[in-house]
Amino acid sequence: MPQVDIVLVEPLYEGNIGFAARVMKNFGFHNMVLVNPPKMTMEATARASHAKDVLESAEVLTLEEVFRRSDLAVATTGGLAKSVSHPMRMPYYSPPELREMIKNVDGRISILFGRENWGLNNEEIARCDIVATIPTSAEYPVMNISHAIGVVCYELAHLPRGEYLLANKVEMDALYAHFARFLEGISHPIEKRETTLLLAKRVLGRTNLTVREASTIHGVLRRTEWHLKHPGMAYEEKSREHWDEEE
Ligand SMILES: C[S@@+](CC[C@H](N)C(=O)[O-])C[C@H]1O[C@@H](n2cnc3c(N)ncnc32)[C@H](O)[C@@H]1O
Repeated sequence: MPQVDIVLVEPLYEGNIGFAARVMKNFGFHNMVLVNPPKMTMEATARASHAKDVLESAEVLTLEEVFRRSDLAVATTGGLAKSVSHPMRMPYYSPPELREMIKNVDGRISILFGRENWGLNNEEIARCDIVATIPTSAEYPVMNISHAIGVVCYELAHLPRGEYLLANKVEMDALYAHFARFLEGISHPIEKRETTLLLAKRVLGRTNLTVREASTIHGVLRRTEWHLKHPGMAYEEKSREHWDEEE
């Protein structure tokens, strides 16, 4: 079963943090991560009620630390209408679709919830592998953060034991860096490179690559690069490096 971390990014109100802890525990989730939280007093504890333990064991991390240790990062947003026209054009998944996507994987999945006043910014969303949104009424789509956490936790409760170990963020970043070098190597038009790279990240990010699959893609890129440099020659096994060991 993957480890699911509920990450509150710069929450403003301690009451919401307390309610979030409570609803997490209602559905069996205990790993709360807080990025730059406000000072907490008795209010958060009162709102957490019998989930004080979730609150007390919450980790305080930077967003960088969250990304670095995650195997998969999921951004949540209620601002679907606003973001759909953004050039990133990331597809959005509902909580049941998210469950389908992650139900067979193992590793650490961080689900990010944004600030009460303006959510997650575009850069934070772009760094995530998957974007999830809860389909709500168009009349008033944005939910209270703790309610949104409740819906996501309800949907992801009792995930089965994951079979596949995901490539982690460090491994995926190495793959994206390799893809960037590859684009350079094939003289991909410089003005299109950033968008192509972003597109590759979006596609590879949401496919939940396993360690072995990421390694195989490295191997294919490496072979192609080698053949471009040495046309007509057989691939030299000794040029293989760490990344395609498992190919
Ligand atoms: C009060 S909302 C932020 C509102 C902000 N004005 C915006 O447009 O993003 C706080 C957080 O709750 C979560 N949230 C609210 N409504 C949601 C929805 N319909 N689907 C998924 N997450 C939602 C998101 O993580 C959001 O960043």
